[in-house]
Amino acid sequence: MNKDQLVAIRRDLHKIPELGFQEYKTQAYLLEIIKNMNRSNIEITKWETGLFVLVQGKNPKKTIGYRTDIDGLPIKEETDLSYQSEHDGQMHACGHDLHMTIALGALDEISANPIDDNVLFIFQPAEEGPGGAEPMLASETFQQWKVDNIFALHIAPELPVGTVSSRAGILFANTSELFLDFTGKGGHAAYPHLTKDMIVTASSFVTQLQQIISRKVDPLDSGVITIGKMTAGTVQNIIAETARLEGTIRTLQPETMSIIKRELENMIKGFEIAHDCTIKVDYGAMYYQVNNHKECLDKFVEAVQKEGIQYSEANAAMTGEDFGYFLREIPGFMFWLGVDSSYGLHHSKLNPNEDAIEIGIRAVTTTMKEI
Ligand SMILES: CC(=O)N[C@@H](CCC[C@H](N)C(=O)O)C(=O)O
Repeated sequence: MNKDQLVAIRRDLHKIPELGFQEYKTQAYLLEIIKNMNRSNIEITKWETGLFVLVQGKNPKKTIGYRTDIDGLPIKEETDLSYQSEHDGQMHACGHDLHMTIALGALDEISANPIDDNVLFIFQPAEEGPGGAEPMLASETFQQWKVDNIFALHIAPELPVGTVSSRAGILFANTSELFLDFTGKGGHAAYPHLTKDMIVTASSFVTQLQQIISRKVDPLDSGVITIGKMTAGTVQNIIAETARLEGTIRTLQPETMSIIKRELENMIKGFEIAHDCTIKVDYGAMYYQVNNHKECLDKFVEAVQKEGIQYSEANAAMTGEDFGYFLREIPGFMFWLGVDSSYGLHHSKLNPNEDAIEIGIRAVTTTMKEI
């Protein structure tokens, strides 16, 4: 595939972002591109809204896995690009359109010029939630291939094109979603003393939550609690009977996640008494940390540097990635790919530089040969 074809694919995919486990158009589009490659050494298996694509090696001693995520986010796009999202309120704001294009480019290259080993391309749904990696990994289809090593990439808006970055050990955090439902007694805005105001209760809960991080987590360790959405109330003169908070918890150590949840549950008990209300907690989807295998990463660094791609050591980040589940079972790694965008991940104006597609394909295919 040449650069123009790859850019066209990326733009087609950018137009059709779909949320986790609803990636029907995306799956159909990927299938069409892969079938049009017309290669006899490719075996395609559908899995939910994702795909497994095995490329038979010339003289296989092992199987290398390469994973891309395929879902979009519930964000209204605010770029002025000619190929904007056609799905209102949904956007590829985390680069999965680039990730898929790079995987397709690498698949085209590796199936045209097979390496000795088998390569399993994994097109995984629902990375942003509720998580496709864990069930995909557990599926009989995946287990039959006995993948020996596995890797994946993620775009990095803050890094220049032509560069990649990673680190041995923990790269991404443990995550847990957080949903809190508050219920008390609503009523007339003029009679607060006769009600239990859930807007005041939930607001106070949000500010006190941060004290779990500042007072209960060891300052030499790290944790994040972010509330990204708060919903409450009906009109300006009714005291709200319910409120809902939606957020996420991030930690570098799995044990710290347990500490935060224990403290959160204690806080809930205290709030229920103090504010005469009930608070239901739901942890939604949880992702295991991305823990990079040093030997695999060393081979990657050597391979990309030989290609003239600049490598730098990354810091651990509080982003989450369900690719961590693959790495818990199979030695491998994840790396950042520089795409030089002035707007970051999960931003409605994210605009990665498409020149990074070719760098990504080279980094991926050269690693497949060396790992
Ligand atoms: C790379 C990236 O941005 N990943 C997401 C993963 C989300 C996990 C889950 N839905 C949560 O919010 O906890 C991230 O937000 O880091």
